[in-house]
Amino acid sequence: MTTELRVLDPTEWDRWYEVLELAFGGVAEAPEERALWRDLTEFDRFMGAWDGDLCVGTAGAFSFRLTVPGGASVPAGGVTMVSVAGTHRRRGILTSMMRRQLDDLRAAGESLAVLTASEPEIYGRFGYGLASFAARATIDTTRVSLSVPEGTDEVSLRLAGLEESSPVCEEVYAKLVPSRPGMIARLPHWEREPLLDPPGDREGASPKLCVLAERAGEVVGFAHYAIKPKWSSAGADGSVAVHRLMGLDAVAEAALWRFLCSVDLTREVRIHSCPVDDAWQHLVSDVRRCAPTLRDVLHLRLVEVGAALEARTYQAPLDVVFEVEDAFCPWNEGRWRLTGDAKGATCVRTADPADLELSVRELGAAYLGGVPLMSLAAAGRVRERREGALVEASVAFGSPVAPWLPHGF
Ligand SMILES: CC(=O)SCCNC(=O)CCNC(=O)[C@H](O)C(C)(C)COP(=O)(O)OP(=O)(O)OC[C@H]1O[C@@H](n2cnc3c(N)ncnc32)[C@H](O)[C@@H]1OP(=O)(O)O
Repeated sequence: MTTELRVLDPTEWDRWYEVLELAFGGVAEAPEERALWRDLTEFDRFMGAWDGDLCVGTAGAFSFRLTVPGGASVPAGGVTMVSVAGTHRRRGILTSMMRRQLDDLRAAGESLAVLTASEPEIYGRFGYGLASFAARATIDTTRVSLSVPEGTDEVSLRLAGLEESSPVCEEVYAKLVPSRPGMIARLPHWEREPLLDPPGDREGASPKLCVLAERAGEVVGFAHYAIKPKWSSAGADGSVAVHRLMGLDAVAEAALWRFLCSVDLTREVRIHSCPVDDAWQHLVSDVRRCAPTLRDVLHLRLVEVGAALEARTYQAPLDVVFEVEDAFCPWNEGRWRLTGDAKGATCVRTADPADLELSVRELGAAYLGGVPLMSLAAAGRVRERREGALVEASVAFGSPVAPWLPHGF
């Protein structure tokens, strides 16, 4: 069998998308969701694998700009809609699409590739490292109280229609994108993503609702949430599902959390995804009772090691030589000297001896500052060859704000 990889033609999209849907279990998406994915498709960056007339593989890349430590917005290929037909699996079609895609990203001058994985195990072999996490939690509001900062009463809250409030919510979102590594600036049509029905347990729940936080007439935050009423013999037993909560300052966020934790006839607040350093953990009286758990979010690959390491800044001055292994993209292999600080960095080829040995996957994991190189070294995935280099690099790669992305793609 030979398969041919080619750029997706708009006339082929429906057939192509059906292959993807089937690979994910064959459940048809809501029409508005399907329409959004079609509008988001950048045809010249999406490909199909064809066995004769039969589409047997799908993959694409969005032209994202990703916030990196230091606040720069760096071009990054957003790898998406990857699938291989069940009849053609484990014959190397995914590998051939990853090959083509990374070569294309390199040719386009994108030094980073990112993805959210259906299964984290798939992408390490192609050099992706797990770079950011999200927290989930359930606040038992019958047992846990909230202590909010001074000034919270000065924030007023207003319920608003989801669509009607979308522009102001998008303004808040856009203001927050540069402040957290791992966030992605909106491309056209992405503003429709928050309007989609939330994934997960929707049965019996209200439609998605929006509450705006305002100060002096300005919108300073919003929450998208749904209420799921429930009654037991003991009375009201409902829950609030928080799909997104974003505030421009601590007080705006606290006002939104206080509102959600006091919705009548509910006894818990389910947080679907928030940064691992999210402030609610310090507002609640008993974080253990909220049972926070972690989930992987962004998997990141350095397409061009030198350019990628120069695109971010570093928490502390560093001068370190990395010996990089990269079997899938061998142009990255070898020794690189990275010097930098909070203002900028240079990363060039060197013949000097290595201070740290690692693969491109570990560099990807550490890149956004959410995974310490020391933690990877503790797992044997980074090897120190100059004493002190590991601490130096681990501190410098850190970020004061945990990386996070509120949505998959
Ligand atoms: C960014 C995104 O879009 S994530 C979405 C990914 N897509 C899905 O999960 C949909 C369902 N799954 C699929 O469509 C397919 O099984 C794919 C795309 C995951 C794999 O496609 P294939 O063409 O079978 O992969 P391919 O044959 O190139 O496999 C390459 C290697 O990865 C391994 N591999 C492939 N899929 C998986 C997996 N799900 N888990 C672990 N290892 C895997 C293979 O065993 C093979 O290993 P080897 O090189 O040691 O032999």
